[in-house]
Amino acid sequence: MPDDSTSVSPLPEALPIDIAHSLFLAGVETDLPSVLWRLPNQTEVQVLVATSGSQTSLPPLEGPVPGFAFCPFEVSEMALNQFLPADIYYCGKADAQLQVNTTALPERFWPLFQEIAQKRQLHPLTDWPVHPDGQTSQIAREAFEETVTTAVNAMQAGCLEKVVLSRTKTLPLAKEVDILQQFTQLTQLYPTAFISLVAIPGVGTWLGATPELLVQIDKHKVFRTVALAGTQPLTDGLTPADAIWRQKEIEEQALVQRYIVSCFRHLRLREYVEMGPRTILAGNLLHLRTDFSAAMDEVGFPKLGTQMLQLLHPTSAVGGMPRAAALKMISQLEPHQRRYYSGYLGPVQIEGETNLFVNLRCVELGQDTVTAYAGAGMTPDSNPAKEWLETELKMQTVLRLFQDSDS
Ligand SMILES: C=C(O[C@H]1C=CC=C(C(=O)O)[C@@H]1O)C(=O)O
Repeated sequence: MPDDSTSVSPLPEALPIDIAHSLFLAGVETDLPSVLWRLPNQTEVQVLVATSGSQTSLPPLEGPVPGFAFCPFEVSEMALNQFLPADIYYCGKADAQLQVNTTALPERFWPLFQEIAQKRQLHPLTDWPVHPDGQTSQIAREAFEETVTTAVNAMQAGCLEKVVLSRTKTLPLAKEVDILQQFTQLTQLYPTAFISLVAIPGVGTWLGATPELLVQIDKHKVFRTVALAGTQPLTDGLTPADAIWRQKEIEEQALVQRYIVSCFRHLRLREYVEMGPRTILAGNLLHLRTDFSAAMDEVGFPKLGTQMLQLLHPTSAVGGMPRAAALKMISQLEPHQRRYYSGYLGPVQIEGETNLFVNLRCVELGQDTVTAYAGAGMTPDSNPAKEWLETELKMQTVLRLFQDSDS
């Protein structure tokens, strides 16, 4: 955080996790953009409330402005980039201080926060921001499989190599649903995922558990990204080390890998480290992942994170190859707007690090509905029924929590 703007507020006697939840709840209830997140392989839940509202352009990822980015698959009037400045930030661990970089707060905010925190129990939210256009459209199984066939035919005719087609599924939301409880369950179920709950007035509320890193800049200024693709369910008795991959998935992931290498080449950067691919576990699914890294100062690219973000998004893990043809096919074949699904999100220069993830395995909340989004990489060898099943399995990552509480 910048030194000149940080002040510290007294905290109520409450557990760090309850303080984090209470700040988030007080933010949402006073109509402020608010976000809760948990980084992969960490235990602390972090929270940010943007009292100055959200901005539609991102600052450089290398600093100095701290905040949280929430960006769509494709920027449009109905889905703009969102950057939430870290006006209030708290990292939910013992001895952490509450960082308040603002005096412009609704009068109700601190009393409400104190009241919620002192109750030391979850205070269910009954109202959260929803997208102004309401629920996005759904596609029936038959129609989805037809779009896969159309895409496969185009690829077999040589029009493109890969396209990621997605779909949505909407369920009614049980009246007594407690979104913070769902967030907590995701943190417990998926320790290696990036877990997030983003609520922005006029934009919507999204909950997710994504396995895909897009851009990381760590405290030592090391840039990292990954090529993640290829999916198979983790079946009984199988470990990631035993997984056998078909040619289709190997090629699908190799395309993403080559795409990342082409971005480094575009910048004329040769001194990066590439490791993989290896099999990783994401919930109940296995994927192939190649890790890339580069020490930004050593390779002479102090702004590598910002430069690579511009080149990478949308990667062929969510778009396809060649990119322009794939994006055109997505807009022709998908009946829904992706909004923030397959966009990216995460903290920027928080505690000296930037961690952006692709917004996958996520749901968007309506007032009384929950909509899951998921896609699958199509290649000339895709089988429509299998691709439907793959999107179903991906949706279950988060949707299973809502189905349990609904039944
Ligand atoms: C597009 C999604 O996943 C991507 C990431 C990993 C594996 C993928 C695949 O096997 O198709 C996708 O490229 C999604 O989860 O909606």
